[in-house]
Amino acid sequence: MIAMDQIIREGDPILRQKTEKVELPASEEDKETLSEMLQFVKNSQDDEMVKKYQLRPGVGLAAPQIGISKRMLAVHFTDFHDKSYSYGLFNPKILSHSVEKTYLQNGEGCLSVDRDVPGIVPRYARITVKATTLEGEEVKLRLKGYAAIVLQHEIDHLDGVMFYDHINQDNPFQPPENSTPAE
Ligand SMILES: Cc1nc(NNC(=O)[C@H](CC2CCCC2)CN(O)CO)c(F)c(N2CCN3CCOC[C@@H]3C2)n1
Ligand code: NI
Repeated sequence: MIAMDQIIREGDPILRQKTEKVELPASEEDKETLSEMLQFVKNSQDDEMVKKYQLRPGVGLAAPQIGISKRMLAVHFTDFHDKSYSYGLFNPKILSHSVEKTYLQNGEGCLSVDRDVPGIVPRYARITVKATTLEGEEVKLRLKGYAAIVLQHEIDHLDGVMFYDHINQDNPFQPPENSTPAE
């Protein structure tokens, strides 16, 4: 079971590395790892588990955050329109994105960042992601709003990008051009 002491914190160079693609079909080892990542995210949303293992709540986790420099991520969340997403994804790739941007009004946090970094994190409002799921099926996900934000945060980790890299240093709370908040 993945616990907080296994989460790599900022400062570790692995968080700034570009990850390697996963050989498909995925090995049993990579499938086991991705399954544990998904279970960690689910556990982090369960009050009992949070209390028992002092977990920080999360809606996603990327492999570099547990010290594995591979292109795989797990997400588990319900968006503002009550649409639920629960995926382990291998080799996710953003095929296209909108010009319009969106953002979480309260900014973003990261399980690998043990400090508050205030500010708006501009994200594409709509993205199309191609990936292979934990179950081995190729999917094309058309995401918008909150779901688009979560996937962009996780895919950034696979390219060594942290959420605060996107914050406008001159005016962190200035909404980006051509953007609307994710409601
Ligand atoms: C938005 C949010 N971010 C939480 N934390 N940060 C994370 O998930 C980081 C990834 C998210 C940061 C912004 C976009 C992606 C983890 N990251 O570093 C992985 O790369 C939350 F915990 C959270 N929710 C709301 C839903 N709630 C349902 C019930 O259970 C608790 C849960 C809490 N929403
Ligand atoms: Ni993160």
